[in-house]
Amino acid sequence: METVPETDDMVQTFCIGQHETNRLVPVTPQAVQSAHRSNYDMLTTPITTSHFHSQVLALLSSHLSSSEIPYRDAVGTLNNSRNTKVLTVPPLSAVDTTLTPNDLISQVVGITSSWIDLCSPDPLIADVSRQILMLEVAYAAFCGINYLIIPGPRLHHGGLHSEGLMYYSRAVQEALSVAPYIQIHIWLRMVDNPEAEVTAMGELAPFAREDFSVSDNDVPGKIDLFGTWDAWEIIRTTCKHHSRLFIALTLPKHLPPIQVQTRWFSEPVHLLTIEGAIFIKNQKGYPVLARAHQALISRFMRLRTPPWILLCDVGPVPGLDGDDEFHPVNSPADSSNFPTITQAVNQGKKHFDQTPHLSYMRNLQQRQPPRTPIERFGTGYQDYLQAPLQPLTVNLESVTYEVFEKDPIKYAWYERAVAKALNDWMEQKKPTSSPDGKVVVAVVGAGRGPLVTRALRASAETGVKIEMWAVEKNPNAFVLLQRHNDSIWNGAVNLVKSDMRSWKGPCREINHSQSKVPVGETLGLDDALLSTSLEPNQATGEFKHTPVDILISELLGSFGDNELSPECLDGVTHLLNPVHGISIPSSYSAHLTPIAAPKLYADISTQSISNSAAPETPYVVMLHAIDYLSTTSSSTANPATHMSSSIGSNSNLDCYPSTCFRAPIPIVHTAWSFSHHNPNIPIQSTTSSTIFNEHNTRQSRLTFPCQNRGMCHGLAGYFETVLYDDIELSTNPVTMENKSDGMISWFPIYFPLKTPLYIPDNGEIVVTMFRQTDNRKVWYEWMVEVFRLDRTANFSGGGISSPQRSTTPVMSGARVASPGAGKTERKENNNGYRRVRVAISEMHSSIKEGCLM
Ligand SMILES: C[S@@+](CC[C@H](N)C(=O)[O-])C[C@H]1O[C@@H](n2cnc3c(N)ncnc32)[C@H](O)[C@@H]1O
Repeated sequence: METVPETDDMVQTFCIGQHETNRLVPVTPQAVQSAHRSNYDMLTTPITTSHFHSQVLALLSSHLSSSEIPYRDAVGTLNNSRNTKVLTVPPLSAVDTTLTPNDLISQVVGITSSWIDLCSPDPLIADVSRQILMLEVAYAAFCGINYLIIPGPRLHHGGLHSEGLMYYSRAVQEALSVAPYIQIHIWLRMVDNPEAEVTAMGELAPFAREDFSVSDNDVPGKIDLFGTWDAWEIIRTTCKHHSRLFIALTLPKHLPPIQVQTRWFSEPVHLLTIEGAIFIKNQKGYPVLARAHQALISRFMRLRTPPWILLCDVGPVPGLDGDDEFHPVNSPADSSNFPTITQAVNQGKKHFDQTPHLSYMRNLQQRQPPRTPIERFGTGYQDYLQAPLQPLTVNLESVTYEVFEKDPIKYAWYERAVAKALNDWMEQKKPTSSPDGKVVVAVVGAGRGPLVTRALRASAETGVKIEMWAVEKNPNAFVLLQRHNDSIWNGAVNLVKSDMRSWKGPCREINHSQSKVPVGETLGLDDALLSTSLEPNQATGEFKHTPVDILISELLGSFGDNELSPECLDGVTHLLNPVHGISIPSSYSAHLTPIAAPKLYADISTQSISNSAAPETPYVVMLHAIDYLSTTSSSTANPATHMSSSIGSNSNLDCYPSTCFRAPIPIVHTAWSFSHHNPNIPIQSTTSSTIFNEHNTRQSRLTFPCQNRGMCHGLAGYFETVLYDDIELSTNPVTMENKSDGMISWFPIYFPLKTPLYIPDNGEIVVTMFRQTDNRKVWYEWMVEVFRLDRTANFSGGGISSPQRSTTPVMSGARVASPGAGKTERKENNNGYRRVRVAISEMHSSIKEGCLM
């Protein structure tokens, strides 16, 4: 059971800027004001002028013409002191830039020159480019620019691919240190398409000397869906997940497969750039976006930090570029009723929308679906790491219970479960444990009593009379139970202040058969006190403890058993009616799937500077900016199911056609389960304080196929529980919608990896997970192995075209446990694929897990 605060709904305003590839007029404060009047929030500006560009080109040309042709020295290197003549780019002068510090500079986004080539395989070009970048970054920082966009790396140079990426990454790292307050955005395409890397006039790339760009492999590059993501991964790794490093992502005209889109959702995309050319025309001739683009934008806008939008080359800002007249549009919200072109022409210039793309985006903003209750509930908590609760050892505060009690599903489902169990009890004519025929019901761990209220309600609904007991060890919550018994329950509840593991069960007087009232507990006496003060044959009469017919508990954590429900219920199960007793819940299971969670990784890395245990701690977290690494090929029917892993289902989205988003379904495997009652509980010693808990250890080994390459930062954990019969609760993204849609009590649990592991295309992740105990406490251990699946050369079997053949754990081939990190191990599968181990994590251990005492 975890907790989050409730927050009010918020209207998400899009922050929209305007960008021109060849901006001719300087971005002055007046220009920014014009942009504001037109309803733009910001403008981009180049840092340097075309004059500077020409100067560099002239300098470079003359340098190259006076340089020797590079030649290899005796040891075969091309880049050494004998064949490299340094070219130093001179500092900027007034004619090289139009940028000046001013009051409105905070609303200006600087763009560094796109004609440089930081990735050039020619070290001279890469170095000149680096110098230019540093000059621009330093000057932008001096002027007070807060946000910079650096055009992404050029990945293709003839037959060479990604060769200079390290130069690029190193330059970005340097830029981050040159400008200590600037947020840097790397401008990336969603996929790597070599044909999109066109070379414009004046670019430095063609200056690369042939000697450096020759490759043995001159095969033209192909579209690589994860190519730009790969480049980003290298850049941010080089920059050590720097907190000021973000992505500006270009929306392409044709969106890539959903797996590529979801990957970008998990990354720090702080700017979405939309070119005028990707707009289509509606029937009235106005620019609009295709539904797929609308859905993608809507999805991005629901992230904790929604990206800003940059409209690129959609026409000038009115009032700029010599067009001094500003003609406001009636209202952006009215823009769905765009006039036809003829109407617009007839209405004259005064009513002509000078910024139709912007009007459309403002209109799209108004049409965003309202936040669901779950989204509102979790606002501000997306990707926020919380320590799991330990209600056994720590007494919860009232406000924590209050948050639990807001769940619209959990308590209703418990009520249904109790009602069904009561009905079955009566229909099956089972004998009760109470002499007066009432079904004896106990809520153990009653908190402030919501399950007691629900059980009483279930009894009233079904007409099945119950004898109600409530056990709680939190002395503060117990005060409220007493108060509720007086004010709400009419004294109908027998209250016991005790750890359930030492409760002896309902206590009744046996000497006075006419007495129908169970004794003592309504006074709220401590059970330990009761059991000593109400011994048989005392003056008050003879007493005995009798069984419970229905035992209700809610001791579940985000991973099911992590709040020690098994251990607590073990201590009370012996009280259950041995023949007919019912435990609600009757069972629960823990579930896992590997995820990419770069934001969580960065947060935990920061925390680990002051807390070495940070990367070995499981966290409760509303997973949001994550990507499932192992998915089935089909997509969900519900557009929001991907999000629902973290924020619950989002059926509201169905009403908004523009938000159709079919996310891949994650493969989530069951790690283990617990059932109550459990016949294997050992009898605990009465003379020793040691608790025998071996029967509650678990271990499991789960295999997850991964079609696309990615980075595994950790494991997302969920639970499912069967309350009674077919009434179930689930946080598992695959089943939650069917089992308990709208439940908000639990966020997923996250088991981090200290060092993220790279997953190759056609890879497999194998997770080994333990639930351990030393009879005083319980903890988890987890490790991750990564395999590459290679098709075996001599495989002649037919029918298997992809290694994504199975979602069940693959146990074939006797893999040897942990031969050591980095050591490659090959095992043949019987289906034509060889598993090659490519990476292995260390064994992580949640050393601070729950104490049993
Ligand atoms: C997650 S809260 C649930 C409270 C309430 N039943 C509800 O659903 O809102 C778990 C409750 O169980 C209590 N609890 C945990 N372990 C217990 C134990 N061993 N004996 C008695 N109460 C326990 C905690 O103090 C807490 O009030």
